[in-house]
Amino acid sequence: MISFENISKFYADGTVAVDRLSFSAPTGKITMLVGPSGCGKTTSLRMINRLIEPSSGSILLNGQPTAGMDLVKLRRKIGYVIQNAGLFPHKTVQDNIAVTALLNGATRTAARKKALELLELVGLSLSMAERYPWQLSGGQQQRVGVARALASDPEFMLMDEPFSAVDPVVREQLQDEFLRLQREIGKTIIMVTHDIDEAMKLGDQVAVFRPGGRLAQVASPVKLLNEPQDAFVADFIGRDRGYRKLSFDSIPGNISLTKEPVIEPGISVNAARALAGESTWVLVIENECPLGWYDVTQNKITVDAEDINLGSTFAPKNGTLRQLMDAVLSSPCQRGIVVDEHQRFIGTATIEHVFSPSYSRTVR
Ligand SMILES: Nc1ncnc2c1ncn2[C@@H]1O[C@H](COP(=O)(O)OP(=O)(O)OP(=O)(O)O)[C@@H](O)[C@H]1O
Repeated sequence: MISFENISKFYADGTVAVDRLSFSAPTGKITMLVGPSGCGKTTSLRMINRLIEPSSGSILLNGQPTAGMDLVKLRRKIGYVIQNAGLFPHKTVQDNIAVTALLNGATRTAARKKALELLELVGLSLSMAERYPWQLSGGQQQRVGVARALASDPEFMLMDEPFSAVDPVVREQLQDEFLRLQREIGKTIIMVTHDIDEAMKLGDQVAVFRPGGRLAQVASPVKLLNEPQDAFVADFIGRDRGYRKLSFDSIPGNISLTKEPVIEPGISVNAARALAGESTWVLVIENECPLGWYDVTQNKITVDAEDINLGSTFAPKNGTLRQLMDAVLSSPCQRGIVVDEHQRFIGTATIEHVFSPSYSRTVR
């Protein structure tokens, strides 16, 4: 557990960056810090690993004040991930990850071996190991940043806007993978974000800051939505509240999805057109898993992989109505693809499925 006890930070110019902050981040859970720009989120985070020293108050790690701790030992307990990953440009991916273990005294061979394990853990293929950061996408770099922070197997993770520098589709994927990873590793995590949707999606609890470095409310996402402390919190989290609430509504087990005709890459476009019937779009699958939609009006002979529209996100059948809506909206034909736990195609849904009043909504 990470506890803030009456923590303040003042700067010489009179700025009050953080004002008497008290709250705890529970063990094994994700706590999100969110609030308007300049309200002290990053300062609060950086006071935990003492990149910034508090002006007054205490921060405790499992009951132990950080103030008296040896800085090296303190930082060894804490993984730190920042925006843009902060990778060393002249080192390979493997060596970037290995750095942390080397600093902690591992041999070069052991550190490099550990780096490969972590690469897999964060969902990157081993073929990336010898690449340099500039040869990776923004999302891949961010995963390497997470792998590097995990290399010393820290008990605590501090993450400062780790997903904000990538486009919305990649951000969504990174968030989903991050939640999967956290189910495996169960770290005590504090993450700063600007994005209230991200806070509500990832947080077991969300700390809402108000201007002047003060804490407005800390509570679970559902509680924040249902019982905001005051008008500031209600307004801050309340924008598009209905849409946001979909994140807490499960896709109903009795949803009747539409069975789609499906094709595999390589078949003739004529055959694809026949299967598509009235529709312009037909779904392409491979090994039962969806790849994307194919526009059968294309002037082509065969269905080639590079002509498939790959932009759609897929909703897991046990997912949320928000995921279902994102799947619908990201489909070029507004037919949202639903998959099972093995990523196999089950059926499609439309926007009517998302807003059907007949579903009994379950709040998770
Ligand atoms: N070295 C400094 N000297 C004076 N003021 C500072 C210093 N560092 C930060 N501040 C101020 O402290 C306040 C809190 O900054 P902080 O970076 O923690 O906010 P934030 O909530 O993380 O903002 P953002 O969301 O924009 O990143 C801001 O008003 C900032 O200008």
